[in-house]
Amino acid sequence: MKQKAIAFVTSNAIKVEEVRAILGNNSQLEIINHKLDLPELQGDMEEICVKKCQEAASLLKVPVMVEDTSLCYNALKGLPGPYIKWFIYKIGPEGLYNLLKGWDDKSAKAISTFGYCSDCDLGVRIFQGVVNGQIVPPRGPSDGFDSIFQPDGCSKTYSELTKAEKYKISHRSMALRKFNEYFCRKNV
Ligand SMILES: O=c1nc[nH]c2c1ncn2[C@H]1C[C@H](O)[C@@H](COP(=O)(O)OP(=O)(O)OP(=O)(O)O)O1
Ligand SMILES: [Mg+2]
Repeated sequence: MKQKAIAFVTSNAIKVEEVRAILGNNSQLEIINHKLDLPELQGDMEEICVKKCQEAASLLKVPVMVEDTSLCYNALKGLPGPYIKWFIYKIGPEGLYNLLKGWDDKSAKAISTFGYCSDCDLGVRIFQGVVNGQIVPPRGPSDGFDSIFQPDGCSKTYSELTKAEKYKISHRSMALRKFNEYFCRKNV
């Protein structure tokens, strides 16, 4: 039986689908989507996530979680990072690959940062998952940056993996595993 209901505040339906699939039926957590595109302040990825989570908690006044995804190019000292959404929107996967044309180092990190807040006064707990990989010419269906990100040790891009394969290794599943462990341990 599900023991704890958490409002996952996100405008992104794919995130909701992934979170439900990754947590699966065994989780004690019941994820209820609240579809809202929250304001995202500038800053590093943790700061953005904390502010987004506080905003969600003060609006809804129930336990909330939010997630922020970053794609960090090592050659560009971590950019686009949390601003990846606007890069995808403006220049697409091809443009994201071309950004590294002048660099030999094509390595990057896909990072998922979850924020959880049970009460506005109690602060925000952060859970992060990081996957190292390479930026490659687009392969597979275009969904966010999936077609240009090839995890290290894998011959396929995220786009070329089945959903189940991506869920097993992704930045989001690594962060969610920590999230789930926290709730199992604390039973909060
Ligand atoms: O696993 C992923 N694989 C490929 N692309 C991904 C992934 N996860 C997020 N993405 C895209 C969506 C958005 O263009 C940007 C992150 O921006 P981010 O602000 O975190 O997401 P969002 O605005 O779509 O939803 P939200 O309302 O939860 O902020 O990277
Ligand atoms: Mg967003």
